[in-house]
Amino acid sequence: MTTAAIIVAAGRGTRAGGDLPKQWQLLAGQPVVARTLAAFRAAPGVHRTLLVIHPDDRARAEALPDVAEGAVELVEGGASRDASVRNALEALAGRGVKHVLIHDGARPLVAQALIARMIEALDASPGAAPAVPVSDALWRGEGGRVVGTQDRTGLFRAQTPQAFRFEAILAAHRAHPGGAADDVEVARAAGLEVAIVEGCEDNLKVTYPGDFARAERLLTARPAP
Ligand SMILES: Nc1ccn([C@@H]2O[C@H](COP(=O)(O)OP(=O)(O)OP(=O)(O)O)[C@@H](O)[C@H]2O)c(=O)n1
Ligand SMILES: C[C@](O)(CO)[C@H](O)COP(=O)(O)O
Repeated sequence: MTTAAIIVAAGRGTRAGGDLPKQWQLLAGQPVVARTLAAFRAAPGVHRTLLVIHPDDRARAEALPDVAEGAVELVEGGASRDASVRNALEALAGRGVKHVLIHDGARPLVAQALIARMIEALDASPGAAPAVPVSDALWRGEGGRVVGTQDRTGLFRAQTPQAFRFEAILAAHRAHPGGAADDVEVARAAGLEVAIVEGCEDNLKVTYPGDFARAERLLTARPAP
């Protein structure tokens, strides 16, 4: 059973700031996306890895050892995350891929246990996605004031890798008009069942400037391999 990993890293990281898009900034001495790639390259259940890049980042991507050695295939992304995912799915079409994990390049702390859980979840469901529960009260705000509250019952904070049977998510993306926040939204629009899998608080998405230091603290707190 061929399982592919799609690592989406074609964004511009505007919320994170910095001289480079966030996925190319260093985290404890390595580019964020290099750490993300390493996690999937080390996962025994992942047989093929694609890295989705912005055309402006091609030279950086080609300098990554896994790419230079031909172990990771590059695909050019699109103007939105879902367009980037669609480009990668189309690049894999017709190549015998049965399962696919779709992961943010900006989530470098993904654990091996989570990757394994996502692969296993596809035995029982055409789609599966990791999430963590909402543990804070939720408000609606306008002009710096609370204007309402939101019941958090049944709400989850979505993470990646989001896992799917390949043909099902390819068809779902082909049928979707675009603009989805994640691949679960695309899958559900096509009527696909998506199982919720326990995520991990450490599986943060580097989004804002402070996330680099937070990720570095988590990284250095990890037990040595
Ligand atoms: N056109 C896009 C937009 C986003 N992504 C990727 O999707 C992941 C999640 O997106 P996000 O965190 O929003 O990244 P950016 O779009 O780069 O961030 P920002 O919105 O701050 O610009 C990131 O790894 C990003 O590189 C992508 O591959 N193609
Ligand atoms: C895909 C995702 O990481 C799931 O939480 C999230 O939707 C990405 O959102 P962003 O605004 O593109 O960072």
